[in-house]
Amino acid sequence: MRKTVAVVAGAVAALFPAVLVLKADQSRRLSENRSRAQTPVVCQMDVLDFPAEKKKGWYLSLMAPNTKGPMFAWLDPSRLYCNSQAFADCVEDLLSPFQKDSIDLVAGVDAMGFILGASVATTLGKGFLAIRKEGHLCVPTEQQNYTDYTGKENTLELRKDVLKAGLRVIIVDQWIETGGTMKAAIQLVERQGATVAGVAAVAIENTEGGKWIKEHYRFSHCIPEELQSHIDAKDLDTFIQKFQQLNN
Ligand SMILES: O=P(O)(O)OC[C@H]1O[C@H](OP(=O)(O)OP(=O)(O)O)[C@H](O)[C@@H]1O
Ligand SMILES: Nc1ncnc2[nH]cnc12
Repeated sequence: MRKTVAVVAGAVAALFPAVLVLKADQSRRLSENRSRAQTPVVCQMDVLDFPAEKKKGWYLSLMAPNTKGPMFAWLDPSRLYCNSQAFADCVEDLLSPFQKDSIDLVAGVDAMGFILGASVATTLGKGFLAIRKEGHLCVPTEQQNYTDYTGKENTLELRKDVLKAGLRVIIVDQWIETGGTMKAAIQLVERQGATVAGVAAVAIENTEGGKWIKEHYRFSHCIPEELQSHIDAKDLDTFIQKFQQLNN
């Protein structure tokens, strides 16, 4: 017994420096990743500023890239909503493909889709319908389960006392990644007999679900063609760099 303990203790002692080296290596890599992800965080343009010459999608450089490491490819559009000109131009771009279309109502997806959707609705002079995550609507609802980019199962809910056959609805969300969330929203609207006249988001990634949405519905987004591949590749560094170049 004593011999076994001695052998185990010896092995642990022998491994200890290796464990320390591994730990040090891990935290070095983590901090390298952090600083790599943080490199483009410095947005050259002031949040309330706008360039004299506004190129297509100029406002996208106001989006904040994530600071949580390369495992979290994420662009946060909420910073662009702080700039009134950026917000207005973003909404205008989202509405431009639908200018000749007849639209009765704008629906927005909980939570960030509310901000963009409500603004789209007001600009269009139409009402706004909230599609909520489960558990918030205290009225009879239809429900739809879905899986989003995190792989988590969620449920969206839509009240039953607004939509009916013949109503034409645009659904707005902040971002479409796997398309799981938007597809659930579409299912809810269609289940109540209304027509999805279009789908709008700051970005629609060319994932399987994103492509499916583009193939089956009228859509709009804000990403200029030459930058779509950077969105699809989740290449935050080059995306931000390219936009900063566009604004110079
Ligand atoms: O296409 P998908 O893979 O389904 O992902 C897209 C969804 O993810 C984001 O929202 P999130 O669920 O993080 O919620 P939030 O709006 O409350 O931030 C985004 O605004 C969409 O709603
Ligand atoms: N804002 C966002 N940026 C990148 N990926 C996303 N997936 C869902 N929302 C996103």
